[in-house]
Amino acid sequence: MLSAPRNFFVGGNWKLNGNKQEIGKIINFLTAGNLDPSTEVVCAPPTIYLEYVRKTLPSSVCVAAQNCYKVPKGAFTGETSPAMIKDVGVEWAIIGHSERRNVFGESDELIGAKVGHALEAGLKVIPCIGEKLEERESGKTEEVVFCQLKAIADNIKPDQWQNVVIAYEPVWAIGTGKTASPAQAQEIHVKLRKWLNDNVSADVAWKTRIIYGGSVTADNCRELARERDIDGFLVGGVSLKPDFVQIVNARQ
Ligand SMILES: O=C[C@H](O)COP(=O)(O)O
Repeated sequence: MLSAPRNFFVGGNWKLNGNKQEIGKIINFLTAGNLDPSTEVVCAPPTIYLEYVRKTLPSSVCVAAQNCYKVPKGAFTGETSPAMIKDVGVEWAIIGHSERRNVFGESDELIGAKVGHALEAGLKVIPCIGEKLEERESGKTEEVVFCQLKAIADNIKPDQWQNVVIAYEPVWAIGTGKTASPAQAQEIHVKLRKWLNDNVSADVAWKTRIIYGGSVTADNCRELARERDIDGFLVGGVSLKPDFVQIVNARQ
């Protein structure tokens, strides 16, 4: 069987953490660490540090915003646009993280609009999807993640899929220490890929990277990375620690 043309991808989502001193330590371990050159690595600092991190990190490590708005400019106090993110040399944005959905009340519709606008503005995007514990326990996982994925896919033009990495992050696994088992994660990744095949195209399903997030650690990353449809990780807590390097190198 042909192996899929999907480079391993590891994102570090720093969330609302860090200051210049702590960021200096992260940059040190990323710079000193022997990062697998075949893994695409993207770090997502808080917005205020985007330009600082971009200027300080080696150019082999990409930088992502953790969020961006759906229009280029205007009376939207507190927001940051894709054009501004690009203007400071940053190429990626995470969009629709479960904390944006569940803490800040972002809807599927808003997340879809943000994805569409960010891609039009020339950013690459990491849209996030994932079910809550009660949704999983009531057998609604597929219904929830397909609905979230449809709202995103509806805003992506055929030639823009190359700039999209889908992050599947079950909400019950985020920051809880309860990682999905490799079989649980693989099962949903296969279903998401089939959804892309049936609703977008076989080519997009084959080429689009689907990464897993939720309590990924240096101890569990290798087993997860062995699954055929897990193309990398979106890492929260451990992305602030030197162990992140081991996750980047999970396929070695
Ligand atoms: O964006 C990252 C995810 O929310 C996972 O966070 P975590 O690795 O701390 O569970």
